[in-house]
Amino acid sequence: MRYSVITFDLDGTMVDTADEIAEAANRTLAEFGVPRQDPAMITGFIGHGARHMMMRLMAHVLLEQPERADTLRPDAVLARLDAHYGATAGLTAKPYPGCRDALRTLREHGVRVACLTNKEHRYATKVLRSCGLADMLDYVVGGDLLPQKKPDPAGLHHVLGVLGGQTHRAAHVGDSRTDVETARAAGAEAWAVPWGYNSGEPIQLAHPDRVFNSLPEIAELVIEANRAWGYAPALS
Ligand SMILES: O=C(O)COP(=O)(O)O
Repeated sequence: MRYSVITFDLDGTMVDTADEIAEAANRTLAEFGVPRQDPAMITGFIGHGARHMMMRLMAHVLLEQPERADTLRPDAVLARLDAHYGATAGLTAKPYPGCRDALRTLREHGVRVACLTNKEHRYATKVLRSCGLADMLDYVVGGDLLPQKKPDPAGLHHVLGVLGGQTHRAAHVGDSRTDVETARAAGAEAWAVPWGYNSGEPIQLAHPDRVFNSLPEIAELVIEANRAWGYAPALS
C-alpha cells in the first residue's frame, strides 16, 4: 500500500479546542441571562460546527427552562455566538502531542496532508494559524466551504481533487463516528484517535480500520508502508 494523501479532522483530533468552544457558548448564554452550562456537556455537542453545537445547547436549555423561549431566539443567539467564538477561537486551543512533528514528517516523505473539519472555515483557519499549524497543511476544508458537511464524502473527494490523490491511497483521521463514516463513504481508510470528543462514546464502537495512540504513530505507519511499497519521495 502506498499512501499519498492523509486528511485530519481538527477538533479533538489535531487540536484540543473544547475549552474555548465551551467558553464562547457560555459567554453567549450569559448575554441572554442563562447560567453557565457544564463544559463537559458542551463538549459532547461538538462535531457538526459551532453553530450546530449552539443549537443543541439551546435545545437542552429550553427543555429544562421552556420559559426562556421568548428571549433565546436562534437568530439572536447565533449572531452573538459568532462574535464570541470569533474572539475565543485559537485563544486556548492546543495541538495534541506530536501534531506538528507528524505533519512535518509526512510532508518530508512526500505525503500531502489536509485538514477536513466541520468547524466553520473562518474559525478553522483561525485555530490552525494560532496553533502554528496553518503552514504545515497543504489544504484546509471547513464545514461551510462546500454545501455538504461530513459525513458526506464530498469534502474528502474535494481535497483529493485539489491535491491530486486517489481514494484508495488516502486515509482520513478523526476522533468521531462522523469521521469514520466520512472515510468509509469516500472509499478511504478510516483511521481514528481515542482522545477526542465523539459525544463521549469510545471511538472503537464506530469500528474504524485502525486506532492510533499518537499522531506521530500515524506518520510512522504511513512512511513504513510507503517504504515497503518501494516509494521514495523525489529529492528537491
Ligand atoms: O467544530 C465542530 O463542531 C467539529 O469540528 P471537527 O469536524 O473538526 O471535529
